[in-house]
Formats: sequence, C-alpha cells, structure tokens
Amino acid sequence: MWKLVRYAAASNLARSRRFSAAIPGPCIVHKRGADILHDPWFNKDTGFPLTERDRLGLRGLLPPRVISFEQQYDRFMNSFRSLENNTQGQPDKVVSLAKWRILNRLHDRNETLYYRVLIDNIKEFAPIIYTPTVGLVCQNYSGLFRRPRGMYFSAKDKGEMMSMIYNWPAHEVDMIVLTDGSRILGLGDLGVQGIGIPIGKLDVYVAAAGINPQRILPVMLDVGTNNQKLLEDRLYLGLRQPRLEGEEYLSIIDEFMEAVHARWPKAIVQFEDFQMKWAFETLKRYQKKFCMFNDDIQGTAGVALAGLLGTVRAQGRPLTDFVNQKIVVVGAGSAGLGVLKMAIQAVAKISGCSELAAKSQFYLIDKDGLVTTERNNLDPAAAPFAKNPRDIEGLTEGASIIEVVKKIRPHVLLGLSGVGGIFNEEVLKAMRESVSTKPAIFAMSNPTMNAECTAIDAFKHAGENMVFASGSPFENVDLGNGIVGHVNQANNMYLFPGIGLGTLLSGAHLITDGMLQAAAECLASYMAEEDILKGILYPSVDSIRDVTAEVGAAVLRAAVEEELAEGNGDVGPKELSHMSKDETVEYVRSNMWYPVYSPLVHEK
Ligand SMILES: NC(=O)C1=CN([C@@H]2O[C@H](COP(=O)(O)OP(=O)(O)OC[C@H]3O[C@@H](n4cnc5c(N)ncnc54)[C@H](O)[C@@H]3O)[C@@H](O)[C@H]2O)C=CC1
Ligand SMILES: CC(=O)C(=O)O
Ligand SMILES: [Mg+2]
Repeated sequence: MWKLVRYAAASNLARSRRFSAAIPGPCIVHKRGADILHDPWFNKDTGFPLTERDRLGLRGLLPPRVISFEQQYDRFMNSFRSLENNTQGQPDKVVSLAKWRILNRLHDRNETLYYRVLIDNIKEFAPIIYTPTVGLVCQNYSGLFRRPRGMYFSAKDKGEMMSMIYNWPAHEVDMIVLTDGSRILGLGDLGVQGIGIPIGKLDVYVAAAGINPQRILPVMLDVGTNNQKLLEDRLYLGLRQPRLEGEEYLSIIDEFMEAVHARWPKAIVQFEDFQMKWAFETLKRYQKKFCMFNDDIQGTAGVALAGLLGTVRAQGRPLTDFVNQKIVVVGAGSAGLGVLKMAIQAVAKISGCSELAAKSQFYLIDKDGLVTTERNNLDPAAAPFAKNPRDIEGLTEGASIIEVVKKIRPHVLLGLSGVGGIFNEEVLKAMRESVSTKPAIFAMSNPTMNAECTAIDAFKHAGENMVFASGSPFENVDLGNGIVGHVNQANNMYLFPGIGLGTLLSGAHLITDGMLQAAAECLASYMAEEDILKGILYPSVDSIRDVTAEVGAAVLRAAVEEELAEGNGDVGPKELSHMSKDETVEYVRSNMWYPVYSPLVHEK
C-alpha cells in the first residue's frame, strides 16, 4: 500500500483533485479478513471497495455501503469540529487531551486517513501531536496508555537487544527517534512516559518529510527514572528504579545502537530529549560510527542560527553584520550550547576571524547567572563560552539576566532555559534599550508554559518594533490599528525532517557538520526579503513539506560534496552528483510518501 506517490503535484492541487489523484500501485498483504481490519497499516474501514472485500475475505465484516476516502476524511473532520464545539469553555488541558485522543484513536485504527488529515491540517494539528500537547500527553502517559506504539528497551533487557530488535514487525526501518526520557521538553525526567516525544517527532517526519510510516520506529530506552513522583505512582509503566549511570548506562545504549545497526545498517537514529551530559556524551561517542544526530543540540542550533541571521536581515542590514550582533543566550544546556557553538562558527566563517575572536559578542547565562571563567566548578561543556572577567567591564560572575541585558543592550535575547516567564516585565522592558533598531526575543523553551515569556508580554513590554519567536506556537498579537505582531515558531521541526530525509536519500552513513550547516543555511535563505522585513523569520508550518524538500536537498547535496553519498535504491551516487540544485529538490519531493488507499492484493 505504501508506494511512493509523487507529492509535488498533489501539494498544489485543489483538495478534490488530491482525492482523485493517479491510481497508486497495488500493495501486497499477507493477511485476510478481520486481521486486515485490525491492522492500521492496511485498514480502510468502510472504504474497502466491494471487489477488494471479496478478494480479502471482508464481505459481511463491514456495513454494506462503501464510503469514499474523501467522505471518510470529511466525517473525521466533522467529528473533530463537533468535539471543538462540545468542549468550548472547558479547561485548555481537557480540550487539548480530548483532541489528542480523537487523533490518536484514528492513528490506531487507520494510518492512511490519520496521516492524510495530519498532512492537510498540519498547522492546526501540529500543536496536538507535537508541542505543546505532546508534553501533557507524556506527563499523563501511564494513565492514557491503551495500546503500545514503538519499541521499549529497558535496563532489564541487557544482553537481549540483538534478538529483541527482530520483534519489530517491519522488515525495513529508515528513521528511528530514540529517547531515554530524561529531559522531556522543559518538563524534566518523565521516565518511560517520554515515549510520546519519539512518537510525535516521527509523526512530524511523516507529515513534513513524507517518511513512509511503515518504516519509522519510535524507541524508549528505559534505564529508570529519578522522578520520585513517578517512582511512587502505582500506575507508572516504566522501571521503578533510579536511572542507571556511568558505564552501566552507556553499555545499554551501546547495545541498542549495535542491535539497530545489525538489523538496519542504513537506519538513521535521532537522539531526542536526553539530559545534557548524555546528549553530548552519546553524540561524541556515536557520530563518527553510526548514522545519527542529536536533534536538541544540532537541529535546534540550525533553526536558531537561521532565525538569528533573519534578525540581521530584519534590521535591514547585510548578513555580514551578524559579526556585530550582541547575543545573550539564557540556558547553558544541550540546546543553548549547541546554538552558541554553531552561531560562533558562523561568525568566524563570515568574518574570517578565529572562533576565539568570534565569541566576543556572545554572553551565556545559566541558572547561576552569567557564566564566566571565575565560576567554581565551571561545567566543561560551558567552559568554551565562559566570559573572561577582563572582557565584561561592569559585570561580574553570576550577573542576573536583567543586569546583563541592561549593561550589554543586546540585539537578541534568546532563551533555552526551560524556565517559564524568566523574561519578566523588567527584562523585556530593558530590551527597549537594545542597541538594535529591531531587537529580537526568542523564547524557545517548550512546552508553552515553559516559554521564557509569552508573545503578548513580549510585544507589550519590549515594544512593538520587535521580532518575536517561540518554540511552541502562540497566536499573532493584535497591536491595534491593523498592525500585527508576528509570532515565529523557532522550533527544530523546520530542520530535523529535512536532515533525516536528505541523509536517507543520499545514502550517507554519517551525518556531518557540513550536512547540518547546509540545512541551516537553506532555512536561513528560505524567506523572502519582504517577509523578513515584516519580522517573519520562518515559513508558516503549512508549508513544512516544501521547506523540508529544500532542506533535504541541501543536506543531500552536502553529502554528495563530501563524497559520503552512496545513493538510495536505484539512484546511485553518480546520478545524485549529476543532479542540479532544482533537480535535487524535485528528487527529494518525489520521494515523499503521501497517503492514499492502494489496492490490496493478498499473498500467502
Ligand atoms: N524550540 C526548540 O526547537 C527547542 C527547544 N528546546 C527547549 O529548551 C529547553 C532547554 O533544553 P536543554 O538545553 O536540552 O535543557 P538542559 O536541561 O540541558 O538545560 C537547561 C539550562 O537552563 C539553565 N537554567 C535553568 N534555570 C535557569 C534560570 N532560572 N535562569 C537561567 N538559566 C537557567 C540550566 O542551568 C541549564 O543550563 C527545554 O525547555 C526544551 O524544550 C530544546 C530543544 C529545541
Ligand atoms: C523541540 C524540542 O526538541 C524540544 O523542546 O526538546
Ligand atoms: Mg527535543
């Protein structure tokens, strides 16, 4: 059923035409009768044509009338709208979870219809299957659990993973998202309940990159939890033990990575929401050995860099002026440090200076304030970004956010701290004194309640002539007189799908800094000047398939340039290297899976 269907044409056609797109090729199914109805990969519910019902032993197992895909789609959307009406006035959490449940039930029943409604309504549904609602789902996962999705490897499975990996029913897997649940969004250690994040990220992969959902695998590596509340919760579904540490921990991840590599040597593993120490350690350990990347460190860095370059253009200045921008990063975790590293590399590249010199415009603040070389027990990961007290006249070790903002008057204040509201009224008002003609505030922490400030507060206190971006979606802000304060969503969802798809199609066995940089540069140049000048730094989530095609092509071309591309399927490295830029984009686009019902053919 999951033949590759060209998306390019479909994406631009009117909805009615999309439903009557070219007849897809047949799909072989090894099941019959009720087993097909209970398999969401093959199930079409009332959409099975009569001939197919005959062929597959379905006659009598369904009501007689055949309902078209389009009618099924409309029926689902009507149910969704009714749910919206019926839950009006109820608390946000109740409404969000109700919306998640109705989508999740469809996901469990009929994947084709689920992904079609997701793709067609991605802007509306992303906040339900991804941030912020996915955070709420993770917090309540043990209670919400009905059916498993993905795979669970636990500390108790040591020595068994090589055989366990063969329990996964699909023969091929292209994309794995892996977490140990230790830092789920800004919500901390959620143990096994963090599985919601790989599931949500992979839904975005299918929707944005058209990765075939039969070839994705969400994975939870349960090594225990240090969340006391969960350990005491009798319904908690994970291991009731403290997290493994040190070599014991690493040996579990090593075993998992070896098992994956043995069964699917070309599968890409995206590390997601690991606490900082393991995020950096595992990246260092595996990036030259396996096809993997860390989304929080590397994906976030690229999205933030694209946004930071956008803020330079929004001021009407040339990109070369990036070297003069004063940027304060609040949060010295995996995300904040990843952003700093990539931004400093960009400054060094643009100015031709050393990375040491490029650091002078960047300031790093963590929970203990401004990070300087005078800090006791300075974290080695943050050390390269620590300020020498000689270079920060008027500021001292541990200076607060407000002290730093008042003194430095930065062009950009960027939060990746996970702490809701720390860009308070005083801090935001201080940004009015920024040296920039168009100051920028990035409140990138997720989910919504963990954002460093809200969009409304940012425009209210920091001024209307400001650029705003947040990690989770906020509504645009009405500034009166027909003026709109634009809200950007600075989220790694603009990059990770393209990084995955581009790597997959290139056939590269590693993901290099060059490939990641190409992804960031592609996103940075995606927006037209007139939008950027209005403070619109990123495209609408509605066009995420288009963005992903461009980013995927950029990643693929970088892999070709680095001579890492080994090709995929019938398209070898030579063909890839002969493709023009536009042809590469078209090639990537044409390999995006798109949900349509394929005729099912039974084979024993
Ligand atoms: N928008 C996006 O695409 C992404 C957003 N994030 C978000 O960024 C946040 C942080 O993620 P990680 O860096 O992985 O977490 P982390 O736990 O590794 O780091 C958090 C950092 O924030 C600092 N911090 C804590 N309290 C603070 C305070 N009161 N003032 C200043 N700094 C404080 C900590 O010292 C630490 O350095 C999370 O909320 C996550 O959801 C992460 C990745 C991507
Ligand atoms: C977006 C994301 O990856 C995070 O908040 O962790
Ligand atoms: Mg993450």
